[in-house]
Amino acid sequence: MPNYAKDGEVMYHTGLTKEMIKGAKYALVPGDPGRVEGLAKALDPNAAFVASHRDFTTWTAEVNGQPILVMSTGMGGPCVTFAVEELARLGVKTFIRVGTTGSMQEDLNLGDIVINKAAVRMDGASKAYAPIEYPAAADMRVTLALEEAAGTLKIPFKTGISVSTDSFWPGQERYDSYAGYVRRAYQGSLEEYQHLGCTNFEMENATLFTLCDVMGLHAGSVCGVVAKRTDSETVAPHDVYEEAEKRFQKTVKLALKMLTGHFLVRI
Ligand SMILES: O=P(O)(O)O[C@H]1O[C@H](CO)[C@@H](O)[C@H]1O
Ligand SMILES: O=c1cc[nH]c(=O)[nH]1
Repeated sequence: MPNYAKDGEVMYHTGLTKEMIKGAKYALVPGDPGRVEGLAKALDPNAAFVASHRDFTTWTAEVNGQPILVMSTGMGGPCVTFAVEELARLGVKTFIRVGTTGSMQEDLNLGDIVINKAAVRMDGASKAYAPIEYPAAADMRVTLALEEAAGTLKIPFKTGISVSTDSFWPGQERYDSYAGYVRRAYQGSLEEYQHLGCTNFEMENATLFTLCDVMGLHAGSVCGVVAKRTDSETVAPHDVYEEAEKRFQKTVKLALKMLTGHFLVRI
C-alpha cells in the first residue's frame, strides 16, 4: 500500500504539501532551479510560484485544464531520489526530465534534442533501489509522446540511450578538470559508449527511470544538447542553450497536451 502524504503533511526536503501541488499527476523535473520559471510560463502564462527549498524550486501550471508541477531536482542521482520520493507521496505519477546533455554521436548537434528511452546506470543512487541488472527504462508512452511532439514541431531530435554518470568530469571522460586525470577504468569509455550506440551523457535519467519503474510510476526524458563530445569537451556558449531551451519547452508542452488528452492509452 503506497505511503501517501496526509492532509497538510509537509515534505521535509521539497517543502511541499498535497494542497500546494493542487492534485498534479504530472511533474516536469529539470535539474536546474533556474529553468523552472521559464518552463512553467512556457506551458501556461498564468503559472505560479509555489516554493523553493534546497535544490527544489516548484511552480504549478495548467495544460488541458490539468495541473502540472514543474520542480527542479538539482544535479545528480541522489537529488533525484528526494524529488521522486516526496512527489510520489504527494500523488505525482508521471515525471518528465527536461535537461541538458552532452551528445556523443556525430549526427547529434549542439541545440538538438535527445529523447532518452533508457539509460546506462553509471549512477550510484539507483543501486539503493534495484540491483544493477535491473534496466533503467523510460515509459514507452511518455517517450512516444515526446517523439511525436518533436516530430510534429519539426525539431531535430534523436531517440537513444543516455549514459547517466555521477561525475561530470572523469565519469564522462573529460580531461579538462583541475587535475586533468581520468582514472584508467574510464579512459576510452566515451569511445566504447559510442560503439554501443549510446547517444548522450547526463546525470539524472538512470536514477529517475529506475526509481519510477520500481515504484510503478512513469518517466520520460528530453534533453537539449549543450556539448558535442565528438568535437570538444567544452560546454557551448549560452545562445546554444537558449535555442535548446526553446525547443525542449515546445516539445514538452505538446507532449503534455497529448498525454493529458487522448494520445494512446491514458496514463
Ligand atoms: O541541465 P540539467 O538538467 O541539470 O542536466 C545536466 O546538467 C548538469 C551538468 O552540467 C547535470 O545535472 C546534467 O545532467
Ligand atoms: O556534457 C554534458 C553537458 C551537460 N550535462 C552533462 O552531464 N554533460
